[in-house]
Parts: sequence; structure tokens; C-alpha cells
Amino acid sequence: MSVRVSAMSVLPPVRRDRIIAQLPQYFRKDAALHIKEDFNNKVKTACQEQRTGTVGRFKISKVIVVGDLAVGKTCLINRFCKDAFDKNYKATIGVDFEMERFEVLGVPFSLQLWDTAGQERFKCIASTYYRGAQVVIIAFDVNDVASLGHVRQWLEDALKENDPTAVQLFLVGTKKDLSSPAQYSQIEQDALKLAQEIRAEYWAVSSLTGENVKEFFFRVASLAFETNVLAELEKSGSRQIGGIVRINSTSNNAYASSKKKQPNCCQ
Ligand SMILES: Nc1nc2c(ncn2[C@@H]2O[C@H](COP(=O)(O)OP(=O)(O)OP(=O)(O)O)[C@@H](O)[C@H]2O)c(=O)[nH]1
Ligand SMILES: [Mg+2]
Repeated sequence: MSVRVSAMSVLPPVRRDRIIAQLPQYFRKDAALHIKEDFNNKVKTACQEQRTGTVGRFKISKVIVVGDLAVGKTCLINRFCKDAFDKNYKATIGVDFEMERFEVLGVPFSLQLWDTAGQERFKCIASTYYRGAQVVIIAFDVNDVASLGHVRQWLEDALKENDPTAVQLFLVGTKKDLSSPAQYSQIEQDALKLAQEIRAEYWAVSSLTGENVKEFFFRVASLAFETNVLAELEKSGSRQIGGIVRINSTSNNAYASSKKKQPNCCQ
């Protein structure tokens, strides 16, 4: 805990282009974690009254990005964190991570973005870092049907190390710039269907052009933040009335009400 506090205190202030004042909207209404237009009212009030508990002080949310080799995981993170794009492929060996600091509804909030290796030979190193993820991003290449076909396996591997009911899941199609509108809409149908089945929020992005990259990460940060604050509120509420209230950290998840257990859970 002390390490986290000191790490936060030496970090530079939040960048002006990381300030989130409105809830960023979903990419596709039919595959969204929720479709509300604004942040939860309880969350907004708690932020105004600075009652967000550990969120805003030393809470850091872990995000893991998984998916086949060369689908563009590293490029996605680099486009967002460094506004850079490298057309040469350099395989990630094991894992890398980046810290991104946001300010959501006036409250500081950090994401730790873990970029993992897709190559089979590095997977066993990478998978040891999956544990403790609040958000799982599964990337596939919209020009490569096989990479979409492997999404369920990636999900299964990521959920082995995590509580499936507590994880927020995103399915991201990459390299949108390389596909024609006709090709794209064909794979999008399959991707939307899969997203609904695994209860993930679907996005399509291009790290080359930057299309939807910032919007996507803002959405991830906002939904992770909202869930964290709600969990804090339920925790403090349950303390006040003797700890009987059940904490449901996925209560703002549209998919959560339908079925509790992930179909691919292998625990
Ligand atoms: N045209 C285009 N190329 C991309 C895009 N994103 C990534 N690439 C290219 O795809 C290749 C692989 O990208 P990476 O980001 O290294 O892939 P990765 O998923 O991190 O691969 P591993 O680390 O091996 O798992 C590189 O040559 C990138 O330049 C994109 O949005 N558009
Ligand atoms: Mg990589």
C-alpha cells in the first residue's frame, strides 16, 4: 500500500486531455456494457461530495489487453498513451505496462494498462500477469477471421486468473483502416454476436489513423471508474448498517442482470 501511495505522489498532474466530465458513449448500442447517457446519479453525487473512498487516492485499476499475435495490441496502447504508431512489427516479449492517469468527474483515477504477448512461446510468461484485472480487453484484427475465432480461448485464459463476475470485458476489432466498408460490416456481424454471447462491449478502432482510440479508452476508464465508486459506496453503506448489504460491483453492467456466470468460465 505504501508503495502505491508514494508512486501516486510523484506522478505528474493529470493531462488536460485526460479529463472526463461526461460519460463517453458506447460504440454499438447492441453490444454495450450499459447504454445510459450519463454517469450513475449516486456516483455523480459522491464525486461532488468527495465521498469516493479509495477511488481518487490510491486505487489503481488493472487493465489487461490480450489477443492473437500481431493483431495490434501494442499499437493500440501506444496510440493512446504516446500518440505514436510504428508500422514495423516488434513482438511483445512477456508483458509491458503503461500507467494512464485520468480525472473523472473531478476525481483522479488511474489505469494500469498491461500489454501482453500474443505469441504462443511468450504466453506462459504473459499469463502470470493476468491476475487482478478489473478490465479485460480482447483484441482481434477485423481483417483476420481466425483472430476473432480465438477470442473465446483468450477469454478463458484471462478468466482463469480472475473473478469472472467482477471483470468488465471489451472486445476490440483493430486495423479498421485496412478493411473496406463491405468487408468490415461482414466481420462486424460476427463480432457483435460474439460480444453479446460473452457479454463484452464491442469497439472497432484503427491505431494507424487513431479512429476511436481515445473514445475507446475514455469509455474503459469511465466504466471502470463508475464500477469502482459504486463498489466503494456499497462498501461504506454496508458498514453503516452492519455489513449486511451485498456488494454487487457489476450492478451497472447491462449484461450482469441476465446471467451471472460467464459461459466460458473455467474455474
Ligand atoms: N494498418 C494498420 N496496421 C496496424 C494497426 N495496428 C497495428 N498494426 C500493425 O500490425 C503489426 C502488429 O502490431 P502490434 O501492435 O505489434 O501487435 P501485437 O498484438 O502487440 O503483437 P504481439 O506483441 O506479438 O502479441 C505491426 O506491424 C503494426 O504496425 C492499425 O490500426 N492499422
Ligand atoms: Mg505487442
